[in-house]
Amino acid sequence: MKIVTSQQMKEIDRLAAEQFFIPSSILMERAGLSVVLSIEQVFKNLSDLSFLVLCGPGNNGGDGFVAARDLLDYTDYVTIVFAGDEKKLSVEAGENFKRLKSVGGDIRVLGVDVTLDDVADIMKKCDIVIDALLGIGIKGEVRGQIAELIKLINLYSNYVVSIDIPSGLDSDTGKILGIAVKADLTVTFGLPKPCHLLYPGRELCGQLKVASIGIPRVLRESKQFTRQIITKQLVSRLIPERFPDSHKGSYGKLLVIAGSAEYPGAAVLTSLSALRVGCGYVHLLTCSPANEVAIQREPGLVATVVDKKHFCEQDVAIALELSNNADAVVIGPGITCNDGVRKFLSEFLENLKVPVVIDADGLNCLARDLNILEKIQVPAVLTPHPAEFARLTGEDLSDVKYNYLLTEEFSKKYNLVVVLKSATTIISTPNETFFNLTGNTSLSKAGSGDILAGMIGGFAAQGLNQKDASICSVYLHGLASEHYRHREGSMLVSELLDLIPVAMEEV
Ligand SMILES: NC(=O)C1=CN([C@@H]2O[C@H](COP(=O)(O)OP(=O)(O)OC[C@H]3O[C@@H](n4cnc5c(N)ncnc54)[C@H](O)[C@@H]3O)[C@@H](O)[C@H]2O)[C@@H](O)CC1
Ligand SMILES: [K+]
Repeated sequence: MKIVTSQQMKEIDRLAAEQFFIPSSILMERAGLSVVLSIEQVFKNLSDLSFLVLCGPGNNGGDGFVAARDLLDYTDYVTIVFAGDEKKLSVEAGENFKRLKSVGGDIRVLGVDVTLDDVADIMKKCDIVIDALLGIGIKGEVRGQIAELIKLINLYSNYVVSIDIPSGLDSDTGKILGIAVKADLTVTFGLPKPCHLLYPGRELCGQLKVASIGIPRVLRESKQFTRQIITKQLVSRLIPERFPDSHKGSYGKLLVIAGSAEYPGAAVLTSLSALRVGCGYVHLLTCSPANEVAIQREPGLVATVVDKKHFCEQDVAIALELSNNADAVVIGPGITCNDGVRKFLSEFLENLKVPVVIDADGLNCLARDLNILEKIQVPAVLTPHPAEFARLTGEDLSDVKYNYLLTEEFSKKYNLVVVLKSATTIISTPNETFFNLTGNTSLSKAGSGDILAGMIGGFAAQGLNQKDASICSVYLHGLASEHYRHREGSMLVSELLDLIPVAMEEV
């Protein structure tokens, strides 16, 4: 499913009218109705419920007028509070203001008919508050009485339904503009917006429903929208097929260059996760004692050891020789980042001839010398967490988190795939961006990134391009964690490895 910014949504609105003869008034009518139908899906019987509909000054408020009118078909207990000026409403919102009045809608204008204290009293007694204060037209920090209303909602409401977006969120970033509504249910229209997927917005939305309001599918699926959510359908189409008449060579050879005396576990996790996603042959190049640990855990691995604590320049020859025999390489987990390692990494990457996944310490080495990226001649995936991406880009940590514009820019600049790992992981290629929503806090544990890197490498070795290998891996990695049956956070990364097959079976 595609994702659109507020600007793109406005463009959809314009094109719906100009190319498809569907004016905004029709979209607004269906938007308001879809909110009521979504509430009905949750609560079944609306006639027993009481509602407070808070309408703001723009078209989000217009949707609220429509919803209130539709609710009056079910119950008399609908109070509408309008925080705006009737004379300043858009044509469509103004028409719906009048329609609502004409069917007996009890519209009380804030500051004229009711005070904030009155609203608080009504809110405490109401079953459901509908938040139609601000939508995708919000500009800057929330101001004036609307900020006060949002405070009341968060203090006193029993159940909140936000129309389109929780008021106060920046729809393009998911950041809170001063204050924002904490919703139980958010009903958005046509397509999700970034704020529904990126934290803190993702959390404030509560349950998310994407309602159809009549925007033609050709428009929603238009190629001009280059961002989308990773779905199970997408992943199941991409996972490599298995053939009865096959052998280990049919499923690719991966070279994993990982581990050091201090971090043997990283090498083991990276290698095993590649086998878990179906890779036919994994060769681990590592430092002692990771080779022994790895073979003990899984005798199917092949391990070559460099006889020192860390990789260094002298190891480039053996690494390149092994890579000549591989379909893909993963490099970085646990290799540390001293001068010798950096020289090894840069010379290796410069001469590499097969696709590569660069993770963890590999990225920290790169951050010290970004020129290396310009010299890589093969398809590459970088898998930074926000702190690593901050080092790579030289930006502040707070500015890189969930910053899909930055992943897109970086991906274009160096012509590679960026996988920015977080609760919502963002994958950018030079032309497209994918948002992943699977996973939970069990993944916040040392070693889980090594597993992801190994999975991407394992899929790449089987012939998936770097984009598809990243999409499958990120989705399945998250899904595997959701299959852990106990309390979130208790999972060991070795258990995550063992849940990869369960996730693969599900898609
Ligand atoms: N295709 C579309 O774009 C559709 C949009 N619809 C609705 O229209 C909404 C967008 O409507 P608008 O563009 O009128 O914008 P909004 O209704 O989101 O808000 C704009 C109004 O809020 C006020 N405002 C802006 N920033 C503020 C701030 N920081 N503090 C306090 N007040 C502020 C402005 O004075 C303006 O009047 C969508 O979110 C959705 O609910 C729907 O009717 C369906 C179709
Ligand atoms: K809203």
